[in-house]
Amino acid sequence: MSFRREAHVARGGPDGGDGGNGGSLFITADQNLGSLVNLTGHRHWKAESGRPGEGKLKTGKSGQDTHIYVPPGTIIRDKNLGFVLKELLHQGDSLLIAQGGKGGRGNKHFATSTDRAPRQFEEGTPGEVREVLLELKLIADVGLIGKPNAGKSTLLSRLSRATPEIADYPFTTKYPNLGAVRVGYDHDFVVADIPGLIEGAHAGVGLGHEFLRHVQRTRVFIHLVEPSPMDGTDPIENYRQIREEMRLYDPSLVDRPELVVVTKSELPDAEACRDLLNEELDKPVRLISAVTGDGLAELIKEVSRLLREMDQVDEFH
Ligand SMILES: Nc1nc2c(ncn2[C@@H]2O[C@H](COP(=O)(O)OP(=O)(O)OP(=O)(O)O)[C@@H](O)[C@H]2O)c(=O)[nH]1
Ligand SMILES: [Mg+2]
Repeated sequence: MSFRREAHVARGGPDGGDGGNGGSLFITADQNLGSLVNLTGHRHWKAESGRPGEGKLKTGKSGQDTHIYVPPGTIIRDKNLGFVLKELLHQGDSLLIAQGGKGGRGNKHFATSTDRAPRQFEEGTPGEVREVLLELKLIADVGLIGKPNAGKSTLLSRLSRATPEIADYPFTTKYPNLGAVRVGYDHDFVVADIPGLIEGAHAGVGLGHEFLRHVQRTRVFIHLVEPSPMDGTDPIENYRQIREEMRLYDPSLVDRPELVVVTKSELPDAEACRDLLNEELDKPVRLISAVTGDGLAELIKEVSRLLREMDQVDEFH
């Protein structure tokens, strides 16, 4: 995606004051946004021009600055130079992309002892123009991963106030969704619902790259396994496949803490699936239902405990 931006500056008006400065253009992080989707289709931005100078030596009004809002985690690159200008990591982080031009000087500056009312004035300078590329790597405490249709979006909608699209077909989620999960009075964590991953995702199959880059900045994974997939695939095989795709994409991903969860616990095969996975992986596997609420309170507690533990380790280092 590229953004061009121009800000022209008004010139000083005849018999008037100076022209106003042109507005500048900023890109600013807003944590209420979960994706760059709101920018698609809009490629050129222009901040407001300064107004011409007015009579009685009045300086023209400066143009308003324009902010383009993006989610925290957005990387801004200069399109022509190729390097990263800034990563907007936190709420309110901002980068000046293009400075507005300076207003021109009005007639008064050209007055002399012989010419008290000159018609002469100066043009304002044009604003900067810059093309940038935006890339988003979401920052979240927890990433929900799994095959398409595993119930990731349903779980996010149940745990937070996010309202992702949910449907009984694969690839319902095309862009990650974020939601904050409240734990007690003063603590919350952010969960990202990542679009479903399939075999070959590490090589770009099914927009795999597009989806996998979002898991890079999550601290903990909840790996959701559907007990009886509609496509007849084996749940344990599905689990392994997702792990393998992550490993091939970035080997460090499989070392990150992962909670394995069998979803849709009210379905007949769910318990058996949990037991089998338990045995295969030799680690605890949880059973939940985002529909009945079964196991959700325990899951939240466990995630919260894990995150706190990691905070302590981070402080220690
Ligand atoms: N019975 C039951 N159905 C569920 C549960 N959770 C999700 N579903 C159903 O499973 C289907 C898929 O749910 P989604 O939440 O859209 O799945 P997803 O993992 O986000 O799917 P993608 O976005 O396509 O990757 C929907 O029909 C949900 O209603 C559950 O706990 N129990
Ligand atoms: Mg989904």
